[in-house]
Amino acid sequence: MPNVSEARGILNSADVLFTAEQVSAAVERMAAEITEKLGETYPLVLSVMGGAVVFTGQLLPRLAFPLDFDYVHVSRYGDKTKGGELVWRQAPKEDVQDRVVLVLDDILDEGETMAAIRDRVLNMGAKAFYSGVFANKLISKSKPIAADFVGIDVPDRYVFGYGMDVRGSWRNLLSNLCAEISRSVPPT
Ligand SMILES: O=P(O)(O)OC[C@H]1O[C@H](OP(=O)(O)OP(=O)(O)O)[C@H](O)[C@@H]1O
Ligand SMILES: Nc1nc2[nH]cnc2c(=O)[nH]1
Repeated sequence: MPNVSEARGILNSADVLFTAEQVSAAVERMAAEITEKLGETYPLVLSVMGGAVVFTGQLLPRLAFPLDFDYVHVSRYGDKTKGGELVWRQAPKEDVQDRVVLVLDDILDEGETMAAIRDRVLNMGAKAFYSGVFANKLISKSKPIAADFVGIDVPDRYVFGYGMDVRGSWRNLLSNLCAEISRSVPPT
């Protein structure tokens, strides 16, 4: 059951990793890099629900070239802080075929989610696959995929805000963007 005081407590004990200005500058830079690389390709942009909703909403208006937009929905964390089995809630649609596809997500952590999306999109006949993530988590384990476009690198701690939840909450956090849970909160 959602609990207001618990959610406020998590936020109050969190560290702020990046300010709104830093986040905005990172998204601006990504938009320029994506425009440079994909501006003439009329890509199909797929946003990964639900975490990528804020990032996508701020990045898309900065891409001043023709594109198509759709979404996929994949989940493997739920409201936990450790990843589990990947569940497809909305798979890519047939129209990925022969398209340059750019997949946008909030965070690349272990990379399992983005790698699964890449495999599925390419198996369905996409001409090319690119990935853009707002945050790339610096972990010691090797990842099955590296993102083509990255906003910020984050340390190996559970981050939230800017579309990313903590215990299901604070996806809507925009003022102190990308805060991080206190070390005293154990992983679940
Ligand atoms: O690189 P990985 O270790 O696979 O983790 C990254 C994924 O984890 C989060 O999704 P989550 O499963 O929490 O779904 P949600 O966006 O619905 O919260 C996030 O939005 C990414 O899609
Ligand atoms: N909210 C959130 N979701 C994630 N999914 C994978 N890693 C993370 C993380 O650090 N924070």
